[in-house]
Amino acid sequence: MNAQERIRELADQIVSLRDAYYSGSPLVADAEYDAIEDELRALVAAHPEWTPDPNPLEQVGAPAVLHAPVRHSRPMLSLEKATKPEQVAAFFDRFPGQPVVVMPKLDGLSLALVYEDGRLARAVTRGDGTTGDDVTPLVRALVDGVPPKIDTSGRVEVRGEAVMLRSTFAAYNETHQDKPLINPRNAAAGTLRAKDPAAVAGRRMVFFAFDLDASDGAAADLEQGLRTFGFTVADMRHCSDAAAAQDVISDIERERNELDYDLDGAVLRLANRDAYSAAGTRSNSPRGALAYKFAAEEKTTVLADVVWDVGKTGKIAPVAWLEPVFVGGTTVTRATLANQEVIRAKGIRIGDTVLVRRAGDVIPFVAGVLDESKRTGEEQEIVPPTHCPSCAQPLTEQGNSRELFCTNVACPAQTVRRLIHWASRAAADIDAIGPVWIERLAETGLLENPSDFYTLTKERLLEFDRVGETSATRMIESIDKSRAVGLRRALIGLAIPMASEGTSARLCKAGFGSLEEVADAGEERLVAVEDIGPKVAASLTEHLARLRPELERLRERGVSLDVREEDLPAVVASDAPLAGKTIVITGTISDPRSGEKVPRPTFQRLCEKAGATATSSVSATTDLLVTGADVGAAKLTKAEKHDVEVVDQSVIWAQLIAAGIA
Ligand SMILES: NC(=O)c1ccc[n+]([C@@H]2O[C@H](COP(=O)([O-])OP(=O)(O)OC[C@H]3O[C@@H](n4cnc5c(N)ncnc54)[C@H](O)[C@@H]3O)[C@@H](O)[C@H]2O)c1
Ligand SMILES: [Zn+2]
Repeated sequence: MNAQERIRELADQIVSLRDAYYSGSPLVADAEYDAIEDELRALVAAHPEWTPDPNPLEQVGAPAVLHAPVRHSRPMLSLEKATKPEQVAAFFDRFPGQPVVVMPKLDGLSLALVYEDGRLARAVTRGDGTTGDDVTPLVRALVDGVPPKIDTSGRVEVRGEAVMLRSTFAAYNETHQDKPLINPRNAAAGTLRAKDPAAVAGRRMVFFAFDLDASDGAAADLEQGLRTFGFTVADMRHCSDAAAAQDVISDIERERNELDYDLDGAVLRLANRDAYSAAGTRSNSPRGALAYKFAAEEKTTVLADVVWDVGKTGKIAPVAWLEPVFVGGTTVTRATLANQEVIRAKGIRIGDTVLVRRAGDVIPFVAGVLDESKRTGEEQEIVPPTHCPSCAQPLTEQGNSRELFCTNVACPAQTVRRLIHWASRAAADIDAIGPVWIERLAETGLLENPSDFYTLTKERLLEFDRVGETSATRMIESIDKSRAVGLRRALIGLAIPMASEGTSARLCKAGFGSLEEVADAGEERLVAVEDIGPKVAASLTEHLARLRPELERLRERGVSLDVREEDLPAVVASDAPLAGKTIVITGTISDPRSGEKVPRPTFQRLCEKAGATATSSVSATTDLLVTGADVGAAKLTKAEKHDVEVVDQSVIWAQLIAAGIA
């Protein structure tokens, strides 16, 4: 195919992919769509004479099927994309001396809110950029953060992104397992396309403002202007040069998984509204803004097979074996498929091209099938097993999701999983004996319960092929070290259903001195512990009773099941510098002595050692807002509103250093 034909083909593909995407059922992942645009852009640059007409690269959105078309007062555009620091630097060079804000690029649906004499007159989608859809009733019913009235006269237009929070999305899918939503962006788009608010009740969204058009009286600074009208503003941070902007971009990328909304990049934008307007526009993007794209968290790949894996609690979970795909920063070959009900609801088959999502450290999972037209007819149903793949005992089903369990306590796969779990970092941390060795030792009958690790001897290990003096010694030393495991990590290591790592930590903080004390406590005393519910209490009581003989063996073999010093509630002297203070930390933190950046969780721990309780957002109960560099004005304004004292990190560092904490 020659370049001219390829250009035509790509342009057609883009048009049909956009149609599908903007009507709420994308056929490919965003990253794959972006790659097609990139290819077209490169070809057109090389062969400008074959530029397609119309050129989809100069268009916005898609000519949506509109229920109630409304023409925008000024076009709602796309954004110019950047992926390299040089492009950020070039943006600053274009606007010398202009203040710039950097904010998350929220992955939702853009909306224009038109206020007339202070009343919300219309909420309109972007549509094809020129004409959008009037979705006012849906927005009034479902979107938080859209004030029905603002204090102004004349015409004011506020633009921003309506997003479905990740927590809302997860809760919705939890209660709608038969018809799950594929990702928060699609959920938002689909919701605002509904004709009837009742059909999409429960799909709440939140509006974050990032653009303001107001003729008179509003502040020149974008953020201040939006805030005065009472909007929740996208988290904007002021940056004076490209290096500072690059730092904020990195911060946003690093923090993206701690946030309750999806974002796919960061947006740089002139902070001054007049300067932004004066910069003008290109065919489909404003000149006064730039989108910095992050690595994709979703890609499609082929589901090669499904393997049913026996877990440490006997749960039999479907694991997707995938053709390797680079997503969320690593190559993924395995992903979870949740349970048989989820597979059924999503209609996934072996051989399908599936959407895989991997965000942060979360285990990758299969979100669903995007394009069923890719099917060849060779795809196979995923058939759940009726018997345990390890011990062949019939399985039982539990709960609404019909999760499968092997209840055979002697099931070999479960035994191995439990042993591996006991040896894992979060539990006893026997780092010199890896999963492969544990499996071998279990096969030969040397290991069955965690307590069996503590009967292994160097002589016994030396009988194995490929175990020499050095490695045997290392293994025994590693086991020996793990005898100090203590209450919290031993309880994690025993893999009690429903009990999380947090449960273990809370029991220690609540004053339990040993694992036996937890076993003897009874459900009533357990539920009295903060955040421990009746189900967890019942599970702890039942399983620890069953594990009694194992606890005795562990003790006999010199394993400590007593609470460790580090797991006790921090005893903070009343003269600790931050004793009794509730604090919020914001901005970039660096150690003043070395100038090195300090991750926020590390700094937070230091403050906690000094007696502070750290929370994530400023409220009336906050005592101090500790500010690092590049602080978002949002937090500062909130602090002012609640009369919260703002202190620079240098003051806190000085106190931490003086108290010998840092
Ligand atoms: N999967 C597919 O088939 C498919 C098809 C078409 C488009 N897409 C995806 O859609 C996106 C492209 O759409 P686009 O070019 O119209 O949008 P864009 O990526 O250029 O961004 C413009 C949009 O960003 C949003 N935005 C979020 N936060 C913002 C902020 N802080 N400031 C300003 N704007 C902000 C606005 O809604 C605005 O309309 C890409 O992510 C692309 O991958 C996917
Ligand atoms: Zn089994």
